[in-house]
Amino acid sequence: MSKDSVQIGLLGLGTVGTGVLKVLTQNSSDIEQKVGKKIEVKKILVRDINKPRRVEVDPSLLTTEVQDILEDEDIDIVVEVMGGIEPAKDYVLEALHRGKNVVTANKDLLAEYGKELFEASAEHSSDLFFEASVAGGIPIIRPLKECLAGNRIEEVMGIINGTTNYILTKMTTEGSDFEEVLKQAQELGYAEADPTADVKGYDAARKIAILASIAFGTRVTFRDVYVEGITEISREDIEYARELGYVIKLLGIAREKDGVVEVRVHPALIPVCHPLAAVNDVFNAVFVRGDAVGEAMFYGRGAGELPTASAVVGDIIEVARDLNLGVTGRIACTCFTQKRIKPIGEVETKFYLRLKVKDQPGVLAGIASVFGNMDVSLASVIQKRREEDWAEIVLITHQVQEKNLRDALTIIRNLSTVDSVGNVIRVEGSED
Ligand SMILES: NC(=O)C1=CN([C@@H]2O[C@H](COP(=O)(O)OP(=O)(O)OC[C@H]3O[C@@H](n4cnc5c(N)ncnc54)[C@H](OP(=O)(O)O)[C@@H]3O)[C@@H](O)[C@H]2O)C=CC1
Ligand SMILES: N[C@@H](CC=O)C(=O)O
Ligand code: NA
Repeated sequence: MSKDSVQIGLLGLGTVGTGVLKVLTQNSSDIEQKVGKKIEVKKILVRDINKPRRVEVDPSLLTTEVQDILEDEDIDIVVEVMGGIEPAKDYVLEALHRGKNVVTANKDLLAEYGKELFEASAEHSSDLFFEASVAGGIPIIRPLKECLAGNRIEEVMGIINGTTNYILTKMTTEGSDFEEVLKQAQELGYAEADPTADVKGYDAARKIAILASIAFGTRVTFRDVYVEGITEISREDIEYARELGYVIKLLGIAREKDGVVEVRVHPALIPVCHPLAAVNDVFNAVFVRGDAVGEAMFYGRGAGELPTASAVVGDIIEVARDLNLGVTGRIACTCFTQKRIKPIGEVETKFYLRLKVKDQPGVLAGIASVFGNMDVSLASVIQKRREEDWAEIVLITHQVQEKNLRDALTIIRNLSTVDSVGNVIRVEGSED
């Protein structure tokens, strides 16, 4: 580290990279006071030197050669905000093996290759910080790793993808079209380079895997997470949810009980009185329940240029402070054990489902008996619209085991009196 400044190599100058440059520039004097040294961006890796940028940048800082950063011994911190797995993984590993510290926002990388990255940072006593990788600007990684370290964490759950929350909010409050709102989210810089990751739930799955790994001290990877996205959510579902006193949100849920971890991402009906029902647009919120702290909620913008940059720059400042004191690598990986991941079929929750059935005597009794035989208890049954000799019924179950519900629906789908089964959506956040 040069004696009077901390030098940064920035990989990527897109939405987040631009925000990082802006924050480091606009708050430079405050940051210098907090660190005791200047923080300077020495080199920026881009793919196209001549690409117009949304921030003023000295062209001499730009390079298309990553080795200009990785081989520069004056660069103390590599800030990876390129995204994707390759070549980001190679660049981050090489930076760590060269004894550099890394700040990254890359949840894809962490959720798939976290073990490798943390082993490399431990081998060289380097800092590897990733606050921006989950819930954007919201501090949640450091609170779990540091502030709440004295707790046995029982649950981490919430809205952890800004793009889908923005889409669902606009569909619910304005009746907007899915594709149109997704385009808006992309234009606002919320969505991933491939927005399928957002709308299919993969982004939220990577994030809940990271949170679960830290919270429960066990390695949870993206592949361990049961995932459903929001592409099947219809206007009818949103309307029925509203009539029943719910809103639909995409939730990430991670729980640990008796050494078994439950981890899933899916749309859910949330009671309108629940705090998460009021988390709208690009905002995220994460509930944490620990045996000492009880319930804590973390709220803020989960995506966007400056909110995400806030988290990245916060990590940069933490590394700079560690460098000053010679204590990099002090916060190591916390995956001490390997706990069992509960298969989705064993998970118990409540369900909302919609059936189109023949409007004739005994149909409902027949369906109810199938559910009863499969140990699926019904909390409410509402007959909705009719058309000719068909009726639509909406059911909400009590807490039931997923496997039992799926088995019951297999039988019900084959009943001659049942025309179709609509979306099956879990119900969360309400007492039985
Ligand atoms: N956007 C957000 O709100 C948030 C994003 N993140 C994460 O931050 C990371 C960056 O996201 P974001 O800024 O939105 O993405 P962008 O696509 O806006 O920016 C990525 C930048 O990296 C550059 N890049 C990609 N590959 C290479 C390469 N091989 N060599 C050089 N440059 C490269 C791209 O260059 P080019 O301009 O040529 O395409 C682009 O400028 C991702 O991991 C994302 O998941 C995390 C939290 C929030
Ligand atoms: N695409 C992500 C960006 C932040 O992680 C989201 O929408 O939350
Ligand atoms: Na965060």
